[in-house]
Amino acid sequence: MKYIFIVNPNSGNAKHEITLDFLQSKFEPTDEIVLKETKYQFHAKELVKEAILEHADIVVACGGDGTINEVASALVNTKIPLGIIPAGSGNGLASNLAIPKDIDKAIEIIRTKEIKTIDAGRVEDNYFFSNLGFGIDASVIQAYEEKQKRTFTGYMDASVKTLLNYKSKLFRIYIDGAIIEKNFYYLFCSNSNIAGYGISFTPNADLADGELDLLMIEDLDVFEQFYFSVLVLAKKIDIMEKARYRKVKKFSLESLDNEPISYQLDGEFQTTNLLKVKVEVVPNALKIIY
Ligand SMILES: Nc1ncnc2c1ncn2[C@@H]1O[C@H](COP(=O)(O)OP(=O)(O)OP(=O)(O)O)[C@@H](O)[C@H]1O
Repeated sequence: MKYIFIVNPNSGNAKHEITLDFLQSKFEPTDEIVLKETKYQFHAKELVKEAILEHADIVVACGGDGTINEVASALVNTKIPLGIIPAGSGNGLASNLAIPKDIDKAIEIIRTKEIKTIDAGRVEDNYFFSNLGFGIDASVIQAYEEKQKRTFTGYMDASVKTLLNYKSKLFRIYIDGAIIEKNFYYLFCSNSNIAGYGISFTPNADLADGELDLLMIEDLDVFEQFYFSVLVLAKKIDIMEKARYRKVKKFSLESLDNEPISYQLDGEFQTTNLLKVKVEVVPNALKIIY
């Protein structure tokens, strides 16, 4: 078997040390192991294209959700399965798949577990495997990316600072033949049931149900924001009156503030020059070992 490992040496504050010698010691002498390190954002996508040309049997992403997103996106619609060694800070997708951060255990899963198929979400031309967030969720990730250290404390700090200053945005959502026009505080679309750091906004999401889970939360005052935070921790957001939670195959989102739409995609902040974006599920998009 030819395993090609794509490693982000800077993920998760670079505490991991994955070397070729280490990886070779974990596989059979007959296995061919190749290690490719990412050097910049989106480099992982180029490395996967090389891996496909080099006839990889399995491509393994070693990094956080951003690296996993890049590797997985380049494997969509190929027959090559993705393996994951979670080495990030949030590790949302790996948590949903029950792939532990312990490198030995993650490698054991790659060596012994089955190849399964999961859905992906797509916003315009970009895939997501874990989640996609607009409104305050995108702003929190933008503030988090500006921090030197990507840690849970950094994430909470970015969340609180963003919460205190955030003004909700006017959106129009086209969904299942209906139009919803509201000031939305939070719009979160998830394929996976864990967002990162063990936090779940969509506990009913299923990676392979052919649908995405959409959480829409209207404008909240300070007390409601506090209540929202408590319900997130209790995994009970669906009981909040201003929250709408539904499973969808596709929807479009239009900004009515005349501000181009920005979002977070698997934990990475992205800007666009678009006032309207289309989101849809891509069923059975990715082969993955877990
Ligand atoms: N050598 C590198 N130097 C700087 N950035 C890199 C490098 N390689 C990859 N990147 C980019 O760093 C970003 C973050 O990577 P990644 O998601 O793996 O780690 P993380 O942010 O620590 O983890 P998580 O997403 O789970 O919080 C990605 O956009 C990725 O493309």
